[in-house]
Amino acid sequence: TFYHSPLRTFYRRVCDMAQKVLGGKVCVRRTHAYVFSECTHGQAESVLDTFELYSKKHASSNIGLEKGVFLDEVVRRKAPLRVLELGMHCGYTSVRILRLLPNSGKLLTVEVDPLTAEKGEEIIMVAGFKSSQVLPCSSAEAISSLASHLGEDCLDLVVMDHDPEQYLPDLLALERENLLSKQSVLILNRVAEAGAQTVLEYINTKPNNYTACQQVKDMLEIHFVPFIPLK
Ligand SMILES: C[S@@+](CC[C@H](N)C(=O)[O-])C[C@H]1O[C@@H](n2cnc3c(N)ncnc32)[C@H](O)[C@@H]1O
Repeated sequence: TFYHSPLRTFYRRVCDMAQKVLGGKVCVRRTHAYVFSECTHGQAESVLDTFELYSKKHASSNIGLEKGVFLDEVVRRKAPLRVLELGMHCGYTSVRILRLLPNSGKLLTVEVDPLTAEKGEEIIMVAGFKSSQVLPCSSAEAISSLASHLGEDCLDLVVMDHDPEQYLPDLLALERENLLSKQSVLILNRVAEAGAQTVLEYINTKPNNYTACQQVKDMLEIHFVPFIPLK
């Protein structure tokens, strides 16, 4: 019958795609309102599922399930204690990270747009987390004030999904501020974009400092290995 046929699956996909195209531009208020009202409060998995449901029919800027699962694997493997996220948006990636952090782990997440920062922070709380700190400022401002948040600690994981043009200046600022250690892992989203490519060119010039590891879609994992000159 049509109900169970591949034709129906195809028809549904076409309808979903059409709806998504007609869904227009990414809207922070609409994303927030949908997730807030449709998810089960206090349950991180429900918050993530609700984001994914929303993304099926509306334009959205979250990293999505496939790259989300890739990031999960990195977070599980690294068990990072200090995480910096640049570009929080409505908090999808933040919630993915927070639900896998060790007990003493801490997420600092940065969002330049004040309304988005407010809405994203609310979603993080809806998911049941209080342990994150949202910095409502630009990545450059956040990095210059990070030492006051981290004390002597370095960052174990940095996730960049803000403005690809800022990736390289921000990476250089993290280096200058001595916020990376040889355990640090860097995740770059949207690596195909021109700004992100300048990071790849930069790390290629420093093979003793950085290693590009695995990639899923346009998300890349990079390991930071500080160069210790031989005496
Ligand atoms: C693609 S979205 C991030 C999506 C997020 N990773 C997720 O999965 O939900 C990019 C966000 O970065 C923010 N942004 C852009 N430039 C920024 C900057 N220089 N500093 C901090 N946030 C920035 C934008 O306002 C936007 O909310």
